[in-house]
Amino acid sequence: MDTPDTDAVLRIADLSVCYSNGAQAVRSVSLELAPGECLALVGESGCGKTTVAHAILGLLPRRTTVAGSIVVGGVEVVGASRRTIRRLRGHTIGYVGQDPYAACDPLRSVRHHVEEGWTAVRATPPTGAAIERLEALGIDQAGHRAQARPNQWSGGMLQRATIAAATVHRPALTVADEPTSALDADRSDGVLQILREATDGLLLVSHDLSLVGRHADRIAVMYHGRIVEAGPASEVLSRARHPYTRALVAASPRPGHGLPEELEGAPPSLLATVPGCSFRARCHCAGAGCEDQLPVLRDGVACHHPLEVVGP
Ligand SMILES: Nc1ncnc2c1ncn2[C@@H]1O[C@H](COP(=O)(O)OP(=O)(O)OP(=O)(O)O)[C@@H](O)[C@H]1O
Repeated sequence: MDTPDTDAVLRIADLSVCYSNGAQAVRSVSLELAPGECLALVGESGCGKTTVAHAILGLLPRRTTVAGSIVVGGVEVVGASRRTIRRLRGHTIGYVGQDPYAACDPLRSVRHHVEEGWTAVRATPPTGAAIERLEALGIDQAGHRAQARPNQWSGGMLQRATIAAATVHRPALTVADEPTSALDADRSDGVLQILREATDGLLLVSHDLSLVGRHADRIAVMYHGRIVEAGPASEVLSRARHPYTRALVAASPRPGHGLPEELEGAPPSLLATVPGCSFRARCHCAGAGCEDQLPVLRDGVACHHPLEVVGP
């Protein structure tokens, strides 16, 4: 995948992940993330986005086969010891998940959860630092509010608290997996903005193409475990060349773009070895080569018959 910077905070090369039941969830994925950049990983449910995120965080289940390389802040994650991964998480890699309530112990105060940003890496939180972090992320009267339990906070506020905890050490990379899916739509932009400011590089896993269009610098589109298109966010969303990306964008509700069009059919089973292009059975452009030759990502698109882009 093309990258604007050689000092990548994340460099994934030829990553493949196969779960113990034989599901080949990720297939030869390569991507890079430059400092300060937000890269969004998008695609239908089941295409492998979360598996990539979990591979980076060392959270895949035991007996999962992982091949290839994931380098974060100069450290190889694939095959690393638990100790190395633990040290990376918190210091170098932050993680923000979908549901802030699920991420918190309901019996502990919000302040306790933010302080875990320090204690998780065996550091002592400096006096007042948790409250300062919350205030910096826009929580008014944080000193008073942080004594409350998570269920006394709104979803948007609590997600700010989980961002505060995940980014205590201003990580080189934050992995955010659908960080706004549990929030009201009007809170999503604020939370994403805060997330971008609190970390250096951001890998954003999302279904929401509108949100991605407003916040990501680049987009990588996954289908059946592979990256099929990648490039600057505005290019990918408005001038997609892969027929799958076009269909995905057309199927997404976006203000000012009319009613979404149904994306018909389903991807092949992850247990199957599909020769050629795995999108071909759903593709209106399928032709020569699609049945038996695997399309490789070249100039940002992995397709034997990429769509023409009209206009400047
Ligand atoms: N522990 C597991 N064992 C076996 N298969 C799994 C496991 N976890 C995920 N899978 C399968 O791997 C595939 C990719 O899942 P993944 O969660 O990475 O997709 P996704 O693109 O993030 O989907 P979603 O947007 O729904 O979260 C899916 O078919 C899923 O069923």
